[in-house]
Amino acid sequence: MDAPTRLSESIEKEIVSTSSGDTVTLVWQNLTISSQTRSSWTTIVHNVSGTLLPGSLVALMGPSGAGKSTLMAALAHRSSADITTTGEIRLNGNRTGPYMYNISGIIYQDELFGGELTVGEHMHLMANLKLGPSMSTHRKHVLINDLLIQTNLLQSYHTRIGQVGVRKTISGGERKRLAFAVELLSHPKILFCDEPTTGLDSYNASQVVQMMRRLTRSGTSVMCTIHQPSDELFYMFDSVILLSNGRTAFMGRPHEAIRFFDRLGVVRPEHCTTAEYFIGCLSSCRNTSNRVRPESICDQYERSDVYHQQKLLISSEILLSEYGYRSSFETSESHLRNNWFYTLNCLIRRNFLCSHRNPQLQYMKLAQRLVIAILVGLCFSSTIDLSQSGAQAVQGIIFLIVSENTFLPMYAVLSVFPESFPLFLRERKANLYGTAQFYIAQIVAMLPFVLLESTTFILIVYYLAHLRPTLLGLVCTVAACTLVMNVSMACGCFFSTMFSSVPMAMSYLVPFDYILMITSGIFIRIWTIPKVLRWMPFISWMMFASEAISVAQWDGIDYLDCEGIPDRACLHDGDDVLQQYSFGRQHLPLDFIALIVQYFLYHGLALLFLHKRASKS
Ligand SMILES: Nc1ncnc2c1ncn2[C@@H]1O[C@H](COP(=O)(O)OP(=O)(O)OP(=O)(O)O)[C@@H](O)[C@H]1O
Repeated sequence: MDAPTRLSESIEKEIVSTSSGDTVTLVWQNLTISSQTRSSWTTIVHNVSGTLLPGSLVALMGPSGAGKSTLMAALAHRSSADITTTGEIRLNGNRTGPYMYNISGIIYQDELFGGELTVGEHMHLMANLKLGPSMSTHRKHVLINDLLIQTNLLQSYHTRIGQVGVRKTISGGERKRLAFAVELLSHPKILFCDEPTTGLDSYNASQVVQMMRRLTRSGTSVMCTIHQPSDELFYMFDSVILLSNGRTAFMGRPHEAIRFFDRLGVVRPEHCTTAEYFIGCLSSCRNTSNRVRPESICDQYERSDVYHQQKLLISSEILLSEYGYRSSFETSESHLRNNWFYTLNCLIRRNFLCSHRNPQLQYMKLAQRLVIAILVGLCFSSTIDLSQSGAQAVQGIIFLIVSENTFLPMYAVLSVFPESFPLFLRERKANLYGTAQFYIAQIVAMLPFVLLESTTFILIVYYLAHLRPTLLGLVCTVAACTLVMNVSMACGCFFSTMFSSVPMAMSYLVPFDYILMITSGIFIRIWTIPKVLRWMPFISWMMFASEAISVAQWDGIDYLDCEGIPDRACLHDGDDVLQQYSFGRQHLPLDFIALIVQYFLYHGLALLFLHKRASKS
């Protein structure tokens, strides 16, 4: 078959009609996509070419594992870090780059939302993140209302989104439509949708395809992967791309596809839809009854007229854009993100909303702390006095206070980052915010409750146990406890960002607990630790906190009762008690400085690990 040397009339018309205005044309040529594992490369998509014309609705179809999602992610410039692409992808002649986040939207197969928010709150948050402060609140409100009407979601404005499998509130169809509404906020010129109809009944699936069809009328191009649509839906697409084992088996109009397959001599089974017929032909395992193997279909496509027309179309598009017939747009990365603090503020508000929506858990934690505080306080209420056993009781309660403010908060935050990582990764990839904004917003949102918890706990224990009734004693103890709780949370965040799952983080945190306890200063004198392990106290805040609180309790106490105890074994005053534990009152400022340094150190490391993990994903 000779290759055509000029474009068919219909394609020429298409090019002319789209060669002006604020539209975009996406072309990809000789595209090969590979993934890198530890030792080898696997090619997922082999040397494919194609076009996505303005205002067209394109279906990307093929058997499972054919490479549809991989190809779509590459076209949308959203491939994961282990994916390498060779070949060309051009948008109006420009090589694609991070600017694609501004120009295109993507709807993933599994939508991720902050499930505690309502539909309206989620839309407002995303409008703020995507559109920034330059658009007025009123205009955003009008736009959101308009989009919710278009996606038939206005009645769900105040309904909580919920989480699939946890507390589902809006339906699967509504979740898909919400994902559409969010992407439409920024008027994308191209919308990529990964299996938008999967899991929906035929009515909802049809609604989604109709919605995509309506979108194309305003010039937006839509490409979606779709599994076995009904014939009614299939013919709603302008063009279909069929993939088989990473190769293009066909690209063109639906009726051309039927003609192409019929000419191959494939037997079409009765009672099967057109899409089922194609997928059956392209599945290696399912087309044994047919004479034509999937590889042969791809070979025949590459020799077909339709293929050569496509190749000409791609070359013409590249030429048109090079001669300036395609509108240009902002491709620099500098203009992609909003004001740093504005975005941070949006994220903090989202986190506050989410945590306040579920106050039961917070109240439970507070109640648990109150019970422990009352129990500890009452147990020690008649033990603290200026005697030898009183000194032992004070050091005992200091250990309990420090431990209580260490282990609970440290373990409580372990799940924070593994749980929020998928949503963070997706929103970060969409360039809505950076790692630091996300991390800081998480910490700030936790802060008020943490402060309330630690202060309430220490005040109750302090009062009930009759610890030293001086302002310095109280202030130092409250300040040290608050810092301990914050450092513990920072360390928990560090472990939480270092590992991808809570059990993994937990298995490394347990041995770390022993370092904390051994170096707390209560069980062993620090200077007796072997030289090779002398670094241990420097990563343990329990020692610094115990020393600070001990100094606050014993500084200036010049008498302790030694009745019935040999003079050598007796602690005569506060200094003796401090010496007994190798503590020194001159260390007090250093203790606080060390706690503050550790706070920033653990948070800094956590941020670094989170950034590294996100960049690698
Ligand atoms: N990052 C990756 N690393 C390694 N292999 C990958 C990666 N992404 C995809 N693959 C592999 O590439 C192949 C194609 O995957 P892809 O998700 O693109 O298929 P698909 O056609 O969208 O399938 P489905 O219809 O089932 O979603 C699969 O075998 C998959 O395991």
